[in-house]
Amino acid sequence: MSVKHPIIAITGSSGAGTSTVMQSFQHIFRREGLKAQIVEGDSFHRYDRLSMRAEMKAQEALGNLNFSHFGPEANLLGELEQLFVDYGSSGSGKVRKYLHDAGEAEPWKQEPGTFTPWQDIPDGTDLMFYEGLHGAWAGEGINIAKQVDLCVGVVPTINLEWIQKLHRDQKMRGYSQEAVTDTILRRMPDYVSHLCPQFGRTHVNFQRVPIVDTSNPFIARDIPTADESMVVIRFANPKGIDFQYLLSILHGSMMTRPNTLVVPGGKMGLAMQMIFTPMVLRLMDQKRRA
Ligand SMILES: Nc1ncnc2c1ncn2[C@@H]1O[C@H](COP(=O)(O)OP(=O)(O)OP(=O)(O)O)[C@@H](O)[C@H]1O
Ligand SMILES: O=C(CO)[C@H](O)[C@H](O)COP(=O)(O)O
Repeated sequence: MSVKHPIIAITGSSGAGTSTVMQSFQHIFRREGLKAQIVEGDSFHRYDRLSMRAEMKAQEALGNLNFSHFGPEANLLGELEQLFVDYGSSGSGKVRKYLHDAGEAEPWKQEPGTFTPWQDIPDGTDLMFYEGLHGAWAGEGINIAKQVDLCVGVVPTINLEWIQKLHRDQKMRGYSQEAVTDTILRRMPDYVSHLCPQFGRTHVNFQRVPIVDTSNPFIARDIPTADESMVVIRFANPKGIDFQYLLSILHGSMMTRPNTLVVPGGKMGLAMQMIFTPMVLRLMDQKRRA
């Protein structure tokens, strides 16, 4: 946690929609004239694509069939914690990108599945914004969650999450349905041990719930649309949240628990902006006064 150099983290599984949620935050940053340093969680994978495949094979030979990007062994989580500590104390640190596909790799003249070189964070950023798998991770003497000033979980119900991943990985990243299914299965133990616990450490969770039948996510032709879903928004600490105002402005919304607001899927972006703009402005106000 740092008043001078605040950190916001969006954490969620692969395909949950963290990149999509990041766009809502980028609207807030643009509108408020804030310079945010983006940190992509995938850039803290330990291995590039080919080395990861080799490591998975090596682990399989040792009897571990579940070595995955969700677990701490496949990521540089100590280094990620250190980046958060460094940024929190001085506004500096080093970042890089993981190039998922040909489109992302082309400007760097690199192969997909590789990392760009580490680069210094430029001076003068207002805040750091992390988006990835481990924004609220803690364990093995590392506590990433503790370094974050505003931590948001993005967690669709699991069938919807799988549909989103199956569609994105096949349409945009060129994987077969079988390859994505294998990845989902291999990652399951790490999902339970390393992703689920994070959502008990976040400040706010967004859970998109489909209101159409997603019983068999492996045959779903389309991702349920905004109109075919509701979003459950749960605040760890509801003190200071103006629910009356949110209910009046977000048509069709309701409270289901004292700390839980439910909004129609189409209002998710608006809800994010209504909820997070005052929180971001508060962080900036505290920064200015520090
Ligand atoms: N609210 C939403 N409504 C409809 N589709 C969505 C929504 N959120 C995400 N999606 C779709 O789900 C897919 C995965 O979303 P996204 O790329 O944001 O996931 P991610 O969590 O960033 O994944 P990764 O970490 O693996 O990159 C995309 O095709 C995206 O368009
Ligand atoms: O989305 C992911 C994690 O968030 C990817 O699965 C991960 O970044 C590795 O991707 P690939 O195996 O396609 O290189």
